[in-house]
Amino acid sequence: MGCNQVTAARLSICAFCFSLMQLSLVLTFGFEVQSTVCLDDHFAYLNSPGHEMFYINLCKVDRESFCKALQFHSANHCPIKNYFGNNVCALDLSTVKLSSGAGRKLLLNRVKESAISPQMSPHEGKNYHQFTYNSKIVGMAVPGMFIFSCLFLCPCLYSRRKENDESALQKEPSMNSASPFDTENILATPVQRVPPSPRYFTPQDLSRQGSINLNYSDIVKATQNFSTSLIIGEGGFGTVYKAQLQDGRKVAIKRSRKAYFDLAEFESEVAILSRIDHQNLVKMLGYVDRGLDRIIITEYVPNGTLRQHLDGERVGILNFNQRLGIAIDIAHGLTYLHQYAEKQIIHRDVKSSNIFLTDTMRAKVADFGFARAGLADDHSYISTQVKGTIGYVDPEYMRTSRLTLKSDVYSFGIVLLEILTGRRPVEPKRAVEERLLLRWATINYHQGNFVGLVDPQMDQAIDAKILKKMFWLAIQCAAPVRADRPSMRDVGERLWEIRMDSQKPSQRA
Ligand SMILES: Nc1ncnc2c1ncn2[C@@H]1O[C@H](COP(=O)(O)OP(=O)(O)OP(=O)(O)O)[C@@H](O)[C@H]1O
Repeated sequence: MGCNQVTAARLSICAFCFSLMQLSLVLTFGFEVQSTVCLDDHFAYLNSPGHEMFYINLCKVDRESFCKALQFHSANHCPIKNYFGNNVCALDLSTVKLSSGAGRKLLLNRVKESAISPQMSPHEGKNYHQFTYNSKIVGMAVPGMFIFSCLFLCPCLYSRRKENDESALQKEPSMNSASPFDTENILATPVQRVPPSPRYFTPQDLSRQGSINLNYSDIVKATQNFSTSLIIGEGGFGTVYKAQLQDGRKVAIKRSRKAYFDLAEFESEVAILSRIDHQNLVKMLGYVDRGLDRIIITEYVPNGTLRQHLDGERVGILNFNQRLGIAIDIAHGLTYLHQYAEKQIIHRDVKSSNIFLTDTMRAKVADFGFARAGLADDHSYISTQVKGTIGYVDPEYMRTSRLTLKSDVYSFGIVLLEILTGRRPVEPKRAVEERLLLRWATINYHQGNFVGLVDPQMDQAIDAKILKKMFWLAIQCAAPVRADRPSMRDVGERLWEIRMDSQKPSQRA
């Protein structure tokens, strides 16, 4: 436990300590101090003329990171209300960036970690002992006493940060596990399996038909020297080109500059992609790591993303059967990752813009940049940084930093709501009660207004009983507590049943 991670009990002690300090700072220096708690994060803002300081869980951060974290909590249902959100960050849901493209991914803890003030000592990001405001304050006896006593009283100030949160693989406490840490599995995470700096890579262990072995010059040729005319997309980590190989096959080539692509993420994506082979998951065909470039070659999926279709950016509006089929495909892809891949894999970034569609409207889950592998069973979790996209991140994962298979189920629930309503998870321009898709859908569901939730573009009469089942499934998937969420396998089966029901003559529109 450290700056980024505090338990609820400790959080309240931290808040208490902060109140003591607040009192002393106000009395002694005339500091304006505001603090609040959102989920497991304690936010504090200190202001004296010409001096502003921002703290998250007692770690000093810069304004941008502070505001990003506030925005994140605000977008994920934690009411910031009249706290510093409005006056310090000009916080308003309408300012939360949620449009497609780069910038939507949220690396909450990374933000926090990278935001440790440069004026702090190298140890400050790790130990609460470094909790000092500035040199003026240190010499002052009265607040110093308060702070000093807090340092001793507050258990959270003593807790050292976990050596390596990313790799700590633990069992749920409820599993009565004799060995909470499984080092075998830690070592089996994808990063360890990737050969160091390979030039060429073919997933030979899969002996997958059609895997290719390209070198850098083949890629330069196929992309016409990375011609801008072949660009089909820009992601948070690089540019994607459509290319045709000499044998006529069309592929997508994702080129990232090393400076922008985290090595661990690249290796994770490659290692995970190389192990999977399922019709509802985008296939990796090879990769090249050369000079400043990291390049992943995947199958080309020709018909855009689910989000583009829901936004009406593609020809034709998806009908109900197509939407149901897409939901089933996604459920199958995720079930494979969760249950049938060599190691259980959590995707961690399931969202409508990561679902690609084929010409026949079959869905494929893409973008494994944040995926994690190595879970021992359905009940285990990985303690790791919170990563994902605003609006899709499992609130329990956000609160505890514990990633489980059910984190993907939550994101899938949000995607299912998108499929049914056409709306995005957060739409800042709507009336307040409609801004958060999950809340709006849940309220309407409980009022029995299923039909009113359906995407108006669909212009199709759908049996209310079928709609009720689908919305209920989506709401269950996005339950706040992971124990209440079904497994992806159950979700797939229930969607199949719904499809069977919808095809019965009496249910047809
Ligand atoms: N295999 C593919 N087939 C067809 N189009 C693709 C493929 N891969 C990527 N694209 C296109 O390129 C765009 C960018 O993809 P990429 O996975 O790099 O980023 P992203 O998922 O949109 O963003 P981020 O990585 O920030 O989440 C996609 O939205 C899609 O339009």
